[in-house]
Amino acid sequence: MTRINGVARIEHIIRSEPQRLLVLFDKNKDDVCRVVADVLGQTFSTITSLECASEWTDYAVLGIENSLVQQPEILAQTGRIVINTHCMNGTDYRDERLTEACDYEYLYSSEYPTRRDLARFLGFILGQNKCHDELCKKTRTTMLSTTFPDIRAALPNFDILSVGADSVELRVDLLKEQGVNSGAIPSIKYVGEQVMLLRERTELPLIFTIRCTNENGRFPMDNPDFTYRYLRKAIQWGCEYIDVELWLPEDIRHNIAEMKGRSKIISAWHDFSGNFKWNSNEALEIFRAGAVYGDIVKMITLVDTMEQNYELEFFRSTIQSQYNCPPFSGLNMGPVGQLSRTLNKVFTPITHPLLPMVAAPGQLSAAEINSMLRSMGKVLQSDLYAVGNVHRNGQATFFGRCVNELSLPYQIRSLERSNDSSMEYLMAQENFGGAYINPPLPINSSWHLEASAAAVSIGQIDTVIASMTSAGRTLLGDNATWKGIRATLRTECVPSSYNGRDALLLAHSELHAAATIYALEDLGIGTIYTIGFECTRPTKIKIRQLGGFEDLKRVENPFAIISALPAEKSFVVSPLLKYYSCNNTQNGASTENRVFIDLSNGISGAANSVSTASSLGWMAYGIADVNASTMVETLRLLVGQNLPCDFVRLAAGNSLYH
Ligand SMILES: O=C1C[C@@](O)(C(=O)O)C[C@@H](O)[C@@H]1O
Repeated sequence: MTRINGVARIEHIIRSEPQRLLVLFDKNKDDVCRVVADVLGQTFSTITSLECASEWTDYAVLGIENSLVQQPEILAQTGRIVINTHCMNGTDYRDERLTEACDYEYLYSSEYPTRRDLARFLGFILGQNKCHDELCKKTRTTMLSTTFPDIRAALPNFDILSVGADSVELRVDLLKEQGVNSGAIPSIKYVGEQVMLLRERTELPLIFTIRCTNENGRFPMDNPDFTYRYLRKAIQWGCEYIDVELWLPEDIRHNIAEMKGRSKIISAWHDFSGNFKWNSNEALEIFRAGAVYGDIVKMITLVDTMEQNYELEFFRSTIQSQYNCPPFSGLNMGPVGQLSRTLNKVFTPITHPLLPMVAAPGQLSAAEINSMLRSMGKVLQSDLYAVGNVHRNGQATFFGRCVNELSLPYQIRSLERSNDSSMEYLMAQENFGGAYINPPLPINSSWHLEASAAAVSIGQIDTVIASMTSAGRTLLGDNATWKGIRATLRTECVPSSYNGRDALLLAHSELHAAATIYALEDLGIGTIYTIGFECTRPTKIKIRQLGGFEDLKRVENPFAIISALPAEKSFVVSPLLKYYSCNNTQNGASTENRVFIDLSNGISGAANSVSTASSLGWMAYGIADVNASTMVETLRLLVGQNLPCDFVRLAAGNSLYH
């Protein structure tokens, strides 16, 4: 582990060695240490003096009350990643002098931090959630530019606002504190709370943006150190992206790049003069200057002629042919520039009719961009098939809703029954634009369809992706279910909490368990113990079949229990949960940081295994949770659009139980 300017960098997650944290907490808020440890799947202890920190090597998480840290400068000597935590519900104990000596600052709004929010924060700062890598793989990415003076106004509708967004921009310079003179710049304390509120409400990566007065914003330019202080805090708050304007002095941009930790830099440059030329040497120089520290380079100008759009497109193609990276986001502002907003593919800013104002002239919503792409013939109208029980259970209707909401160029068609020949017939149609298949179809030789590694290993295809390439249309059979299961497993735990641990998997057959095995393998689980089936497929992990309940002693404390049994058999799970809960308590271990998933459809009532598990302290999820995450993954694969999981829950309703 190396530290640069106080922010820890862990180059690799060493699977067997947990990352070590020192958590500073407010008076009477030591519980935060337990939640941090739970999310990491590790043990914790609290200490009363920093001097003895080195003696507690067995604990991955150490906690100390922040008032006990007399000499902040020795925090760096503990060899741990230091996170100062503050509860915003009560006395505000924030002390900038102390936080300055910490790597990160984590703010939470309720009595206890939620595991979900902490899992996201820790997963990111520890380098386990690599959202930038994932976004770089997408053909098009968008960012929702929020323009609220107080983000609280947006929160109740956030799922609707962010449909189709891949990231969300917090325009810090547009924030306004209540009761303070209206021209005042928001304080760091206020901005910290706004970041916290936004992060607690959305899974999307946050882009922390400060626009100066010259670039359509409100931040002053006479004291760059002032802006620097906010950017430094954004890194401490674990914002995924920090927008750094190119006018800032070189030493400031250099320092930010040095200390950025896991955050990525968007180098930003705007021109409002109306005289900028995309075909000038200056344009190339600006790109090169931005590329020095930028993980993304953004250049935006105000235009009034169509030719300037053509010049930008020529510039874009030149840049793309000459530089593999960083990705380039180039736009023209103003009504004429809207064409460039549809052609740009990297973090295209989007607005929404419910926002108080657009962040820049000419901004479009995600639906408007999709409509324009369709009318320009950039994306072709095609048929998206929902295959299987999808009509009866409402899933076809759900797909229709999503497509309408985003103005996507698809006609939803459904097919009740499917077999190899009907699928082959569909796929041969000229207008075939992809398919969602429920229940999934087994991969077998009569399918003339290339399949992803995941689909081959799992043996099932639930999604057929159609893409247009220069060589024509290509089709790929894929599996979204395993990704939905993995997302559920990661809801309240960082990925490394599964490393080397045991899981128990119940199913009637290997086929029903295959997607779960693939997901657990991806998370680096140690051994999977199976009940009810034998795993015959080759895997990189250990899989052991248990003979019966007497064999349970062989698995001491499984970190995860997953049941893929049918609903009518899921009653066998409750005694098992009780057995392990009892067993754990006897051994002094807690069930609080263990995960349970029931994949059976339609379970309800008193014998519901999910409520049993949750009442016993497990993090428990049912089929609706897994299906919501799977739908999100399916839509990403099929139509390349990102929908918030909560929007999917809302729009999919009861169909999530099938
Ligand atoms: O840089 C940009 C792009 C933007 O200026 C636009 O033109 O949409 C809007 C800003 O909020 C954002 O930071």
